[in-house]
Amino acid sequence: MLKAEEDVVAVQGLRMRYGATEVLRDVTFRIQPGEVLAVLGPNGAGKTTTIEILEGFRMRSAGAVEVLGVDPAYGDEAWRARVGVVLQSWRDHSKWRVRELLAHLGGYYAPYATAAIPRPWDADELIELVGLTGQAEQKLKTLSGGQRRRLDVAIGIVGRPELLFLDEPTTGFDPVARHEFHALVRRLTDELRTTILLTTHDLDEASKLADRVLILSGGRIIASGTPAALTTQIAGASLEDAYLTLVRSSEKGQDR
Ligand SMILES: Nc1ncnc2c1ncn2[C@@H]1O[C@H](COP(=O)(O)OP(=O)(O)OP(=O)(O)O)[C@@H](O)[C@H]1O
Repeated sequence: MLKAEEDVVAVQGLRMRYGATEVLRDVTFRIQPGEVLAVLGPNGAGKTTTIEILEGFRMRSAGAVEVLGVDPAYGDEAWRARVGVVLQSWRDHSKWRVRELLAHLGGYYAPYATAAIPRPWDADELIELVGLTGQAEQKLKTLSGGQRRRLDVAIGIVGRPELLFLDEPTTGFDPVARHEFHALVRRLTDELRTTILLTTHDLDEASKLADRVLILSGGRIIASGTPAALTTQIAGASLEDAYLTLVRSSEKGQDR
């Protein structure tokens, strides 16, 4: 059984099949409070599927999963209010304005405020935090791709989540937006102790943000550790070297 009292996320022997195809095989990992875990891996490795199972959006085929002490398949609204989600793409609410939407969505979290965690974020503070002050009155359909992604992040954190899932959060960001986003993630972890699970294809981003990385390939964890430890173990000059070595050798193994 899981001993998840101290873990924000505890996953043991997770398996997932789509029809006859097994896309997650015996995935086991934990995330500690305040930790940033980056899940890396090639296209189709199973990263989004893993996140969707942890978010409670997708039912797993087998294995034990606890998120904030609850099986996400049975998470209620109070549990959901403690979890923030930034999906790969939201394309909705096009006629809403930025401040209006954040104030509206934030309202859903108000009943779940606690003495320690005032919910939701004040809409204007949040807009400033994600760098959208100039766009507060704009309709969503008029935002650029990068501005829209900043809004996606604001939507994900409007309820001041204890655990935040970020699925490829900086896709489409220009270098300045990326830099600012990294500063935002650091604020969330340093000041608010938010625990974060992010997926990314940007290995530089993973090196900068993650306390620990986990590399998935073909639905299995092929490596995990701090970016520095992985780089040293694999004797590369960077996390990118280590990643390429590990993934190429794993893909050769899968071909056999
Ligand atoms: N709803 C679905 N039905 C059937 N197969 C699916 C479904 N969703 C994903 N898959 C398959 O499961 C595997 C894992 O997909 P997943 O989206 O989890 O990968 P990923 O690591 O997030 O990839 P990417 O980096 O491209 O986003 C892929 O082979 C994909 O084709």
